Amino acid sequence: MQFTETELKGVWLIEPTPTIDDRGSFTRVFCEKEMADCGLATRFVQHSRSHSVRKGTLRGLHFQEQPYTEVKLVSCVRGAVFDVVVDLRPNSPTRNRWLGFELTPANMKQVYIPEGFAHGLQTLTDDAEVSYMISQFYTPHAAKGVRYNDPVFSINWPLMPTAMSDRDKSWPLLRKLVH
Ligand SMILES: Cc1cn([C@H]2C[C@H](O)[C@@H](COP(=O)(O)OP(=O)(O)O[C@H]3O[C@@H](C)C(=O)[C@@H](O)[C@H]3O)O2)c(=O)[nH]c1=O
Repeated sequence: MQFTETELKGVWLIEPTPTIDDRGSFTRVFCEKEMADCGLATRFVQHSRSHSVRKGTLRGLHFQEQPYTEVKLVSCVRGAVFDVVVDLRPNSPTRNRWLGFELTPANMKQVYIPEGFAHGLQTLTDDAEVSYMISQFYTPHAAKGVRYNDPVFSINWPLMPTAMSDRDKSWPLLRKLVH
């Protein structure tokens, strides 16, 4: 597995490296030791999946408030998605900056998202399925969001959104959240 820290400190791109033979391949997609060696969290208490029917479906931007903040390890197991992380850490030099990653089952890329980030995604195909390893239990009263099209972030979503939850359409802008 190849671990690369991105320009947003604490966000890592993890790229498994398949061993290929004439039967097919074998690929390690999680290793506690390799993660710990990079200083990453290794304890995940929930593994969840979302399935989106339509290309262009947008989910996010989500996070859980303290003391229920989460680390997420995100990958795409069907279709393709554009995965987005936004730095909301108050004292971060990269505060409010975002990064996007194209995730597919073929590239097997995983995004490691530390605490203090919001997360969202847009599907690039119909029938896209995303896997989330999450370090905290789902806590509905702490589950919050910020608006996907907040100009403070200026995220270049690849498509016009074709499906979103009402909740995601109405999350506050960051400046309202801060107050
Ligand atoms: C997130 C979540 C939701 N739920 C329930 C609540 C609700 O009834 C239903 C759908 O929830 P949501 O609309 O919040 O699902 P969704 O919009 O897909 O939420 C997900 O979005 C992406 C961007 C993430 O980062 C994930 O961590 C998660 O927040 O599932 C759980 O039971 N456990 C969970 O961990």
